[in-house]
Amino acid sequence: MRRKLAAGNWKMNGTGAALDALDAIATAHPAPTVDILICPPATLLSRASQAILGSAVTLGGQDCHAEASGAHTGDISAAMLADAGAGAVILGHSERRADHAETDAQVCAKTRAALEAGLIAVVCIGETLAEREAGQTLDVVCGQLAGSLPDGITGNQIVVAYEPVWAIGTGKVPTLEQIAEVHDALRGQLVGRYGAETGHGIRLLYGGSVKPGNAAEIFAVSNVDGALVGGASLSAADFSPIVTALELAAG
Ligand SMILES: O=C(CO)COP(=O)(O)O
Repeated sequence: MRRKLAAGNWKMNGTGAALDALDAIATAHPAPTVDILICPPATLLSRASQAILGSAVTLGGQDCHAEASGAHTGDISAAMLADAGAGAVILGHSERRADHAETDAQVCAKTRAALEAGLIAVVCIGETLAEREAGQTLDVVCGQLAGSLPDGITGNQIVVAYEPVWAIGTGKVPTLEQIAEVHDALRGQLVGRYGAETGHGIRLLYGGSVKPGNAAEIFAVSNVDGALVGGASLSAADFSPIVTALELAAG
C-alpha cells in the first residue's frame, strides 16, 4: 500500500514569521496516518527544521541544481537542501518550467541529483489550457513523465505530482473524471516502464486549487495518493483540514 502524502508548496512566500504557520501545522498533527511534507522557501529550511524538530512533518526544497557543487551563482544543490534539513525536493514545477525554461531533460538531471543526495523527488507535470483544449493532455503529461524521470529508481524515491497549469492558483479544478483519466494513464505508464513493484509504489499527487472544500472528493479518485497544495498550505487553518480529509480517505 502506498502511504498517502499531503504536501505543501509555499512557493516564494514566507519570511521568519511564517514559521508560526509551520509550527501550527506540525502541532495539529502530532501522529498523522499520512505523510506530511512542507516545502518552504530555501531561506527558511534551516530555521524550519529547528522549529519542528521531532515533529511528524518532513521539509522539502522547491528546486535544486543538477550538479552537487560548483560555479553556479545563486543556485542550490540537493546536498545543500539535505544539509539544511530537507528530506525531499519539488522538481519541474510548471512555474519553473515557465519562468526558467526548464526542460524535461533538465528536470531528469535534477531528479538524479536529488536521489543521489538521498532526497525524495516530487516531480511535477501538467498540461496548459491550450493543450487540454487541443485534446493533447495525455500526450503532454505522459511525454513529460517519460522525459523527467530517470531509469533505475525505486518507488519510495519518487513522487509524481499532476498539476494542470490552468488549475494552479485559479480556483479551477478538472472534473474528477479528468483527474482519474490522467492518474490512471500515469500509473499505467509507470508500471510499464518500471515494473509492478516500483510502478505501483510511486505516489501520484494531484495539485491545482486543492482546498478544504474539494479535497475529500479529489482524494476519493482512483490513483490519487494525496495532494500538492499551494495557497492553502500557507496556513494551518486551510492545510490542516486537507490533511484530515486525506487521513479519512486513507481509512
Ligand atoms: O502549484 C501548486 C502546488 O505546487 C498548486 O497551487 P494552488 O494550490 O495555489 O493552486
